[in-house]
Amino acid sequence: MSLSLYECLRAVGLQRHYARFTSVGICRAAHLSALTMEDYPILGICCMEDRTRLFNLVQMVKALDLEYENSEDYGADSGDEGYTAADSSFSYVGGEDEENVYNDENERGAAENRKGLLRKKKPLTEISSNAASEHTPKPTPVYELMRTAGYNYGLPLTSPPAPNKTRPGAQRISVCVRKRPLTRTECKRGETDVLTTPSEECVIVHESKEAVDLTQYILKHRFYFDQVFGEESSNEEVYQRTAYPLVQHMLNGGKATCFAYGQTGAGKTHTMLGSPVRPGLYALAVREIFAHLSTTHMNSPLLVYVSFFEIYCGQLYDLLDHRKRLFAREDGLKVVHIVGLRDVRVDSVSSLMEVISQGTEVRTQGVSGVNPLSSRSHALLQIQLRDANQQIAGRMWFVDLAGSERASDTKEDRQSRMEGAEINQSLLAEQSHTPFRQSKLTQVLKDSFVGDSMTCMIANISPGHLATENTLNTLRYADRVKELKGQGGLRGGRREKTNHSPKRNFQEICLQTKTSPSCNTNKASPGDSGGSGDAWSVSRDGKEERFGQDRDTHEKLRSLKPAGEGEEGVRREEWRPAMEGKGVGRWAWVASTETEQAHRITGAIPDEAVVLYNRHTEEETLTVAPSLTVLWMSHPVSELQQNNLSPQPVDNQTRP
Ligand SMILES: Nc1ncnc2c1ncn2[C@@H]1O[C@H](COP(=O)(O)OP(=O)(O)OP(=O)(O)O)[C@@H](O)[C@H]1O
Repeated sequence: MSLSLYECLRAVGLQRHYARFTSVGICRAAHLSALTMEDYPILGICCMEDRTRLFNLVQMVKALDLEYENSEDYGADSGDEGYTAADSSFSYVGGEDEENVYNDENERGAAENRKGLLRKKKPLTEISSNAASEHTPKPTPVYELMRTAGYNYGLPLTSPPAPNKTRPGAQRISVCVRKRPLTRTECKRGETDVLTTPSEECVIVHESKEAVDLTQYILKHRFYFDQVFGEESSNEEVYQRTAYPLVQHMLNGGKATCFAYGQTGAGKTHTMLGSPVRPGLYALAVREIFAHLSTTHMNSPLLVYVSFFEIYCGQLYDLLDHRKRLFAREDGLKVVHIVGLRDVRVDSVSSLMEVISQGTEVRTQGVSGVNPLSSRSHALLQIQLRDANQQIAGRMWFVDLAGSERASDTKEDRQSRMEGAEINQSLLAEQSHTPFRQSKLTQVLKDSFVGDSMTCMIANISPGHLATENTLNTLRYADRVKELKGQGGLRGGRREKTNHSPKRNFQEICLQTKTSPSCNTNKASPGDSGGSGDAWSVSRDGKEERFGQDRDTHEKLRSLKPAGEGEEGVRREEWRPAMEGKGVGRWAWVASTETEQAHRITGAIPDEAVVLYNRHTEEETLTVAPSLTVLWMSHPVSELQQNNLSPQPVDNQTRP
């Protein structure tokens, strides 16, 4: 009995899908070789077990085709005579009666004449037995990606915030995350919720992954923020822990900015604007402001003004003045003014909401891949307190950013792509830790990032599994913003001064391990290791760790000098050649340094490097990126393992 599509499918236990295969034009076994994994769902092959079976089958068919092609060289293309259906190696024993399977005689003939299949060396029963071994369902393995503290090149942190941390609102920069519930449409689509919020500061993304051998596993990404709001959190609750302290700051004469960031449909507008029944931060803030003003007796009562405009494709439009084009200009003191911006005095929450709803109606909207009513612009609401002389006595910005989704999610038209580019430029123009440096958004908000201003970013995330990638991007971005907290970021891009000379030698920065009462690292240089020529060793508290690594490469790294004053440290390009041919992607670096220097160094190390640095004993950090091993470390492995920082599981986690 010769092979057919049906038999192939049946051999791997997928015969129930036969009709589906034929309905999409896959009528012969040989057609299977053209299938890719993207086709599997179309064929109704969804569960992991079936996917594995089909994958094995496709590989087998491909291999057979290959054999056939090779055989042509030997003159095998002389007809089908030599490859009869009686060729025992191709037979499928115990199959159904062929007649029941093939209604179409031509099809059968075609299948039988398929030389590649007929020249098969392995019986299909082998596939069958492979498939049988797959029968016992295995639990999906779960791995957790290790994270770091400190600057980590865009990777999120593992370490929970310090226990004595101040309340998010009391910080000058706070980064919060809000998860929304699954929408009805998502539920109908059968989407699963991939986010859990085990504590008020932690969110975990359970990313479903598929390894190269098609086994499925879950990769857990754990992130810590100043505040994490679960789906059950109300706007009121979010307000209390995000905008409320900013409003208090404003009422004391300060400047504050509250951003909502995230993928389209993640809940930014819901958070900022809300609805009549669930007022958002705008309304709650203004309610607070009026409540405060009504209870505070001043000689000259303060007045509340609002302005509302959008930044769309790099242009400013007044949402309270028929979308009049606006221009941001800097005066001689480098203060940015938005020329012609209309501000409206409001005297109650309802008048403010009326003004906002007028503005929202004219805001640029489009249909994003995710949200049919997607805001395609950044909306900036400014609330100002002014005294009777029109002097500003407090100012607050609410920024509802346009969706941060990947370009591939947006419509393919040029307009959307331009918007996407501008949005990304605005949000990610933060090279050198100077956020929003190049964009109109930066320019407009520049004033809000300097001095004693307070900033709160709310990263909105969608729970559905289809949004996992965007959700991770949002969280990684938020994580980077969080890193700015420790280095004078969001302060006009100027970093806080340290006592270190920027001209300090790179060797000094990287190779000298800081000692502390509990950490006496004696040797940090491979040259000083005292071990064999190939090993680097570091001793600490009498214990010595050796790592058989490449001294030559390290010497090259040592010879790199830090960039001069004002530059960003050793540049990435300088690392690349040094690592060339030395297994790039599997390197680690130790730096013992103050925060700023650590940032300079880690910022210069390629993404794929593993970095371990210890600013302080308690703050040993390990930055892990996929497919890496640690090259050199300053602390005993056992200790790292105790702290769950062992480099060993890295490969296991990322490549189970
Ligand atoms: N916390 C929440 N609770 C209940 N529903 C929510 C929540 N957040 C968002 N939603 C709902 O999800 C949908 C999308 O939310 P929203 O319009 O706020 O997204 P968005 O991030 O502003 O999108 P875009 O950037 O495209 O404008 C809305 O129907 C909204 O009511």
